[in-house]
Order: sequence, then structure tokens, then C-alpha cells
Amino acid sequence: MKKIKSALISVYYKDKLEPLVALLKQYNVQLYSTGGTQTFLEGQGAQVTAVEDLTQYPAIFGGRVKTLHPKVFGGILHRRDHETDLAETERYEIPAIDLVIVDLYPFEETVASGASEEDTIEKIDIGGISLIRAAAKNFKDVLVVSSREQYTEVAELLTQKEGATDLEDRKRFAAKAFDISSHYDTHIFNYLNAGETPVFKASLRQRTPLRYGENPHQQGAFYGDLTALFDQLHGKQLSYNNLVDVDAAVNLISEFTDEPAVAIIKHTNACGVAVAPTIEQAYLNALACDPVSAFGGVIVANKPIDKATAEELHKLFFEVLIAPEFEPEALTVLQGKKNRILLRRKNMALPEKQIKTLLNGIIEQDKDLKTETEADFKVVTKRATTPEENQALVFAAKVCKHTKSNTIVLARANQLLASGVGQTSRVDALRQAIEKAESFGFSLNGAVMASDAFFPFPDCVEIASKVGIAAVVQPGGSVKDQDSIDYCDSQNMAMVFTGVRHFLH
Ligand SMILES: NC(=O)c1ncn([C@@H]2O[C@H](COP(=O)(O)O)[C@@H](O)[C@H]2O)c1NC=O
Repeated sequence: MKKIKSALISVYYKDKLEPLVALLKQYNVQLYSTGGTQTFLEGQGAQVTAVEDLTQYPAIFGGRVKTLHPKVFGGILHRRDHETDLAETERYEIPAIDLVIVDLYPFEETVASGASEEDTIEKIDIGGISLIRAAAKNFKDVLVVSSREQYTEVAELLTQKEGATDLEDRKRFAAKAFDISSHYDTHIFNYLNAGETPVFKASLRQRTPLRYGENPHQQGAFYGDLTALFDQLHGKQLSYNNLVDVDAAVNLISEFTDEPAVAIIKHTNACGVAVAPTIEQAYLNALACDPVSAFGGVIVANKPIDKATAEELHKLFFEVLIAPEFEPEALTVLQGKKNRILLRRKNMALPEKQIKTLLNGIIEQDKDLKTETEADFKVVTKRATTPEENQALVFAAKVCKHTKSNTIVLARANQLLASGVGQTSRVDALRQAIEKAESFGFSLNGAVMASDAFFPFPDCVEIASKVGIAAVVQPGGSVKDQDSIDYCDSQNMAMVFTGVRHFLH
């Protein structure tokens, strides 16, 4: 056990420090501190020696250099069982520092706030991170507290051990310090690198163990901070599969920003999507698309859930409901089922890059953020699309983009009728979609079709025309495009090309 006799405190955020400082006072710990922290501590009635008095040097360059001095780093780094180190501390009048408490400049927060490059660079902490690394290296003699999240834990430890620590404690805090310093540097690297250096570095410090992975015999965990995206208002913990579907749900609903829209997701694919004048109607129309698949699904809305919608939703067994807001009466209704997960989506953008592990590495790509509007449609048939068909085609193309390949989406303006998902051939996807739409009583006469990739043969338009599909949207680009166009012309069908393929695996 080692008694703590001296401490250096240099923290960006001063809050939460009071109980720890009171404890150090109780154990007669000599305190050293930097400018702002010193003022705060003295305000708490603590006696503090300024780092400037120790170094006999002022803080310079607007605080860029304040603790970077041999008297500070020597006080931390000298080996207490080394005769020569001890002789040098005497010769250079270096006092021992047994505890280092640092809270770094908030670099990540500064980047997230959209600050200028100049302001962001100033938030790269140099002295603080050096103090953390020095104290962590010398854990044999020094205890390091490297973030304000540790204040409670360290206060408990010091109380329990009456102002002392043992080697195991110090080693544990040292490991944490390098976790914090490497995380910090990873963010600085990613900010400055902008893709130039071909390395992949990520650091997500929050790990949430999940009940299990994709199946109960697989373990699973989520790395990241879901609280930045959602307030969970009710229900059990999100499972691995819930998270995968929630991701698909929020990506799809982000396509619909104006009119009320609802999507119902099963195993990452939409089994219902609708846009309507009210959120209740959008939900009812989405549900009508495939009420069988909707059972146990993940539902997402782009507008607040009111009481009437909640009453409709309450009739269905679903796993997760995501919405930007829940009216209080709606929440009361929906909370009627214990496990049902209710997520209030915060106004926070998702990252624009995607990564996935495969083989013995990771693949990374930009997210598919391209959404086609009517302006992107190039009519390739003799008959041009009507305004109503265009509306339906834009809608169908949005759903198609978020459905697993190969996919065919059949829709009307503002309602998904059916989709064929994740098929090995486009013809299979279309057949599946037709069968499904008809099984739920939808007529396809006058409906539209969207395909995630081009038609290599005219087979899909031939099948589609037989059930009355009137207009088609597809990327185009096959050597046999003309065969599909000719067939559409022969049936008075309209077809538009977008030039953009939307595979989704
Ligand atoms: N420049 C230095 O020598 C230095 N030493 C400590 N810091 C940081 O200064 C902050 C505290 O400063 P103050 O006590 O003046 O409010 C802490 O976040 C600490 O990590 C420094 N600032 C940046 O590197």
C-alpha cells in the first residue's frame, strides 16, 4: 500500500470534483494545480500550490505550455526505489507527485460542434495527455485518474484504503488511462487524416453486452453510444437483431421528410411502407401491405405518435417503435405492454461511412445517400410517365434502395404493395412480389415497379405487363436495355432510367 501525499489536478470540466477534493484535504494531500483548476479548488477552500510556483515558469502561448516542465514530469516519473533517481530529485529540487487527476480538453465534442479548424486544433490537449501517460507509465508509484467519470470510483477507493492505494489499483487505473489516451489520439488522427493515410482506426469506448447475438448460442455486444441517438422510453433491452432492424428502419424513414410516413421492418426489409396525410393513416396503410409479416416487426414513423395512432398500434404485437416524439396519452397506451421497446429519436445525424467485418479484415464504404427524384428520371419509352406514376416511381425507388438485393418493389403513389427481397434472380424477386401483393388482395393494375439494378433480359417487364404494371423505374445500363424498352413500347408501358444502381447486401 502507498499513501498519497501529493496530487496534481488539472481538469477541463471542474464539476463533480468537490467530493474528491474534500477527501484529499482530509488526508492532508499537498495539491498542485494549473490556473483555472487552482481558482476553482481555492473556491472550494482548498490550499493549492500553483504549477507556476513549482516550475518558476509562467503558463505561455495562451496555455499551450503550462505543465510541460521537468519539475512536473520528474515529480511524476522518477522511480521511488532508484537511488540515482532520488538523488536527482534532491539535486533539482523536484517534489514527488503521487496522484495525477486530469480531464482532457474536449476534442471530440469540439469536432462534433462543427467548430473551425483553428478552434479544434486548440482543443488538442498536449500537457494533459502527457501527464496521463507519464503517471500511467509510473503506475508502480503513481495513481492516475484520467477522466471525470472516475471521480466516484477513486473517491470510494481512497475512502476504503484511507488515502492509500495498492499496486493492483494503480495498474488498473493506468490501463484505463491508456484506453483514454489512445481513444483521444484516434479521434485526432481521424480528424486530421481525412482518408490520406491508408489505415483503419476506430475507437468506441462504450460496450453494451447484448443478451445474445443473432441467435441464442452466439454472444453479442454493441459498441457505441445509443443514448446519443435515442431516448428509450419503455421496454426491454434492444437485442442484436433489434439493433440491425432499427438501423434499417431509421435509414429508410430518413427518405421521407415531409408528409407523415410509417415503415414496418422485418429482418431489415420493409414489409410495409406508406405516406399519408396523418401518421395514423400512414400506419394503417403500411400495415395493410402485409399484416402477417408486421407481427413482431420494428416500426418507424417520421412524425410524432398521437393517441389515435397509438391505439391502432396497440392492437399489434411489435418489438420496437421509433418516432421523433410520443404524445403523453399515446405513451400511456403504448406502455400497456411491458416488453415493447419505445425509442424517441433524437435529432442527430448518422455517420456517412459504413464498415463491416469479413474474411480477416474490414470493408468500408460511403453510405448509399443517393435518392432519385423525378428530375433524375430519363424517359426511355415512347410513352412518358404521368405525374401520378412519377410520384409512385419516386416512392417505389426509395423503398427499393433500402431492400435487400435482388429486389423488385411494386407500389402505388404513397403505398408499398409488395416486394420480392433478397432473391438470387430478379425474375424470382418479381414473382415473389406479385404473388404476395395478390395474396393480400391488391390489384396491380396501374401500379409501378422499381428494380434495384438493370434488367439483363426483357423477362421482368413481360411478367409485369401481364399483371397490369403501368410504369417502371430502373437504373438501365444493360447491353439488352433495348429489348426491355421495345417490350414496354409494345404494351404502352412507360419506363424511366435513373443511371443509379442500388444494390444492398
Ligand atoms: N499545456 C499544458 O501544459 C497543459 N497542461 C495541462 N493542460 C490541460 O489544461 C486543462 C486545465 O487547465 P486549467 O486548470 O487552466 O483550466 C486540463 O484539461 C489539462 O488537460 C494543458 N493544456 C493543453 O495542453
